[in-house]
Amino acid sequence: MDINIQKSKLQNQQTIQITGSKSESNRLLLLQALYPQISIKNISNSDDSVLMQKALTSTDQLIDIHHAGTAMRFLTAYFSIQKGREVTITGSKRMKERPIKILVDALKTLGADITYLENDGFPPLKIVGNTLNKKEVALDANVSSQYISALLLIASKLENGLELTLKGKITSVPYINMTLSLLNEIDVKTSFIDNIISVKPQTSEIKPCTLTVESDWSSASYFYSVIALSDVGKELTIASYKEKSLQGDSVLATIYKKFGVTTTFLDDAITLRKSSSVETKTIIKLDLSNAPDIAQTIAVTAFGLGLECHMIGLHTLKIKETDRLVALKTELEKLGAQVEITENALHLKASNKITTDVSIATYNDHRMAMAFAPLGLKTTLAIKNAEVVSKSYPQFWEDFKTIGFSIT
Ligand SMILES: O=C(O)C1=C[C@@H](OP(=O)(O)O)[C@@H](O)[C@H](O)C1
Ligand SMILES: C=C(OP(=O)(O)O)C(=O)O
Repeated sequence: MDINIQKSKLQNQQTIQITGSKSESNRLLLLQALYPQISIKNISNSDDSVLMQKALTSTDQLIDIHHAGTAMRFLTAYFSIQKGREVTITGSKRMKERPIKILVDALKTLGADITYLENDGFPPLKIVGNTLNKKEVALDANVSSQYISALLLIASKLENGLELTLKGKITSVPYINMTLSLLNEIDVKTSFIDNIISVKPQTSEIKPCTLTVESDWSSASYFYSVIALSDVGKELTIASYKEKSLQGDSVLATIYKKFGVTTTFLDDAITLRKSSSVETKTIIKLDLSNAPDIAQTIAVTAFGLGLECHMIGLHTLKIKETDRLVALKTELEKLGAQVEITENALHLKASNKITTDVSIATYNDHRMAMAFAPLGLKTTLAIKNAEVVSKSYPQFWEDFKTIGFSIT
């Protein structure tokens, strides 16, 4: 489904309810499969969380996880400890290009039985569940934090717990801290000192508990962008958010001050307000190694405002749903931007023109579709395969219509 966005105007003072965090949901679903005493509220309705839930409850031998990277990594760890069960876990064409060797090597060191069915280092995998009784393992921490979270999520069910040594510069750190915080919330004991993370084995049953997932901050980024591209005085309220978040992408509240957006924390929601205009000579400089999922949104906001933008710490973008650095350069340049990319950085030149009637390709990447949509406040554009948004935010287009976007 391709859609057209006519040049639109934001309806002031709407309230939008956003679905639960995909990252928190996928962690809690796995923990719930290990500890059925856990109840979850405000779970994400994203495709990736639905697929995660299905995979955890299915008795099939073949598990197809489509584009869900987090689910692929977390389930590889989960099935490694399902003694007596044999599964094949596969995914989309892109999933078969997303590396998983670092995690598989670590699990094998701990005693897991995993075989590559096509290319070494990549899904699909055959996993025969086992008791893992080794405790110590070291792994490279600079490629994806999902490998680390996957190991931590099963750690309390290992015979001797886990002692993980992280090698190199640690990427996407808030996601590791989110995993540790959720473990702590269910009373699993952990420590993270220097580059060593330890998790104690859980010897007694955990107490019944209900955990409420905060709404998804990466999804909030598209509304930050909308407000940044709107006139001074425009406001939107989005729920349910809190000031003390487990999600690293809550750094949006700080980052978007650079774009003149202020955030007010209410009881269970946030109000975003365009408080001031931004001088055209402003240069946006960011290291996003702790918040990679908001890079596309920020690049498009900066372009929409005609600002120069320099982002580093983007190395993980190359192995996500698509090579996001290449995709951003290609699509922004269609709109008239000048973009330079390296292996881990993106540099956008200041510009004051946006080409109209451009059709944005989305490369099976939900964030390409959602990041470019706010430009509908500045120009008329089309988004190809707009249904991709369901990977993390199925209600996205409805919500954009509600706030005033003219979408056909
Ligand atoms: O653990 C998680 O929930 C995630 C970790 C991040 O991945 P990397 O650690 O690979 O950057 C992030 O990009 C992804 O969307 C979700
Ligand atoms: C990278 C993402 O997801 P995953 O790695 O789970 O596919 C994302 O949602 O931006």
